[in-house]
Amino acid sequence: MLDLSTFFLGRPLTAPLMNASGVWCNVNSQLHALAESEAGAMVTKSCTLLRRDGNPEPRYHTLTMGSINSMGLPNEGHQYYLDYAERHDYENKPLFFSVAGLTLDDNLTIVAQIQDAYTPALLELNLSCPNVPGKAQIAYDFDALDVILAEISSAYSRPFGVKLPPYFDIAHFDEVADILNRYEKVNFITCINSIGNGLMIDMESETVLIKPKQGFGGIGGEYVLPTALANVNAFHQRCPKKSIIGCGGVNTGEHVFMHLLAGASIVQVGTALYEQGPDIFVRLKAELAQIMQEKGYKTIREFQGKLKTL
Ligand SMILES: O=C1NC(=O)NC(C(=O)O)N1
Repeated sequence: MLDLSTFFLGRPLTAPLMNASGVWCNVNSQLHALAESEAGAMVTKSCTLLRRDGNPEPRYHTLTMGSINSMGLPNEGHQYYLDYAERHDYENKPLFFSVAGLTLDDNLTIVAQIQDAYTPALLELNLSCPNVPGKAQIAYDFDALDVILAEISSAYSRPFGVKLPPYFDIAHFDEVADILNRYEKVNFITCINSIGNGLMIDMESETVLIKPKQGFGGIGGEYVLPTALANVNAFHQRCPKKSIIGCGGVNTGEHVFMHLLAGASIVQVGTALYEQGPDIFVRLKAELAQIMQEKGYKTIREFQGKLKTL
């Protein structure tokens, strides 16, 4: 098969594919399955300081072209994932460590412990969970975004990344990129988290599909592909010194190719992974290789970020 290998912040990956945080990465058995999968990298579930049950069920529902979720950050607490990070085989594949502290102090406490653990894992700071009742998404509050990046940058000595929500206004791409570009330690940007607070309806029972927040939840899957590609390309253009990780709407090799063309260095898979399991990476690699073969590309680098305009 074609060479799908790539590099990310100096780390080799066998393929530009990984899970999206929150999917197949909550507990050790899932993390082990990802470590054994064909994914080129992997990320842990966004952790909070302490263990959380998350929102009441039903809190996830499959839709015709994706999913709606209001998990509410269920996770085993940050120490559980630090313990996993200590056991992870970094020669096998890079590990990203997702953090979604409920307060700035919680984020600083967790990050200080990652700092002290000297783990090779890469920090992905989740600033975009839409599903904790009463908690706004940090990355939609531009002043709060600036403050947290300043605080984390001074508390953490290594490069890190941020997981952003989708933006829908060019002026917002400009403003957020300006903020991110002030922080050289922000080495990567993961776009996008789910499109927050969607609503879907069951026609037969005339009710919403999930219990939390009167049925409002994050939308994922193929519905969000155009928005994900736009955010990947917008920040790729505006943040030339940072790497972009694409996330959103990926279910085929074509979708992976589009994210890479738009500027992503790695492509994350969420809803489709949730539905199909880690074997999906075998199919996505084969489909991507097939597309590259048909187009005459031998390596990812030949087309990565090379989206043309009219
Ligand atoms: O950042 C998140 N995005 C989502 O779509 N869901 C999860 C969650 O609700 O835990 N978190």
